[in-house]
Amino acid sequence: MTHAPAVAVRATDLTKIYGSGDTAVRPLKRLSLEIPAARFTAVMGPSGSGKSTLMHVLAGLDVADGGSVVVGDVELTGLEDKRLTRVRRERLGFIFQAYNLVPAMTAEENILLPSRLGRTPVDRQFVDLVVERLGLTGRLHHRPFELSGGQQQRVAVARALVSRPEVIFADEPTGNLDQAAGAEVLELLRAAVDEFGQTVIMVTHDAAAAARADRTVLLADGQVVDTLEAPTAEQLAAAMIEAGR
Ligand SMILES: Nc1ncnc2c1ncn2[C@@H]1O[C@H](COP(=O)(O)OP(=O)(O)OP(=O)(O)O)[C@@H](O)[C@H]1O
Repeated sequence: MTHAPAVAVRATDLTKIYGSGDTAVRPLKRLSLEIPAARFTAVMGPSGSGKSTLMHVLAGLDVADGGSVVVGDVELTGLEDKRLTRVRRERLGFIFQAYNLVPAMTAEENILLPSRLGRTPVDRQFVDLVVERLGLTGRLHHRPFELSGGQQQRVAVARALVSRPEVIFADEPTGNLDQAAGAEVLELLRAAVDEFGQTVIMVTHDAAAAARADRTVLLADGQVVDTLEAPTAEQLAAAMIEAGR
């Protein structure tokens, strides 16, 4: 007997509007999608198609003007601030373009912050492994301003991984990295899914990066236009050209 896969994040009829009247921008237009649990989903689409807005709304960092978001068994829509913060802290991890590192804290303090805030025990061995794999071992006592953009991005990746959140949201996590560092980040995101059963949702412009995911959701003009299961980089590149028409 086959079971439908569990859903980690369900978005229904999401609408987002910036501004009003003639100049209003609608990055999400009644967008619905399901992100299966314990799988790696990539999100691709032309510039301005709503990818970052979608990620922020799914992760509870921004509020939609219509529709609903359910993470696991929790409806985020209309959730009171304190509870929303708790859900984010205890269940979600974030790797965003502006790395959002705390400037006054060292790399190590930044990496351990979610575990401290969520009062979850720190698995030191796992932290060391992630830090080593990301090439950050010699950088742990540096503050963000003493690190390169790529190193800051890797600190943000380590921070999202070490407390082993149920769902990891990553917006262009390899965008600022050279090929080797980017491959290592993708490897770690794969391991989060394959070894620890976490759910990963990653926005990327890079078809080769998306090909490391299990499936890719294509957005165009604020809506889902296609979902490809285990596509090759070539198929994704072709689908992106199609979506941009
Ligand atoms: N805070 C904001 N105020 C006004 N408009 C916004 C705001 N944030 C995003 N937009 C607009 O919403 C649309 C979608 O933006 P979004 O960043 O979600 O797209 P994207 O697909 O992530 O783009 P990119 O690939 O270039 O990062 C764009 O037209 C953008 O200009």
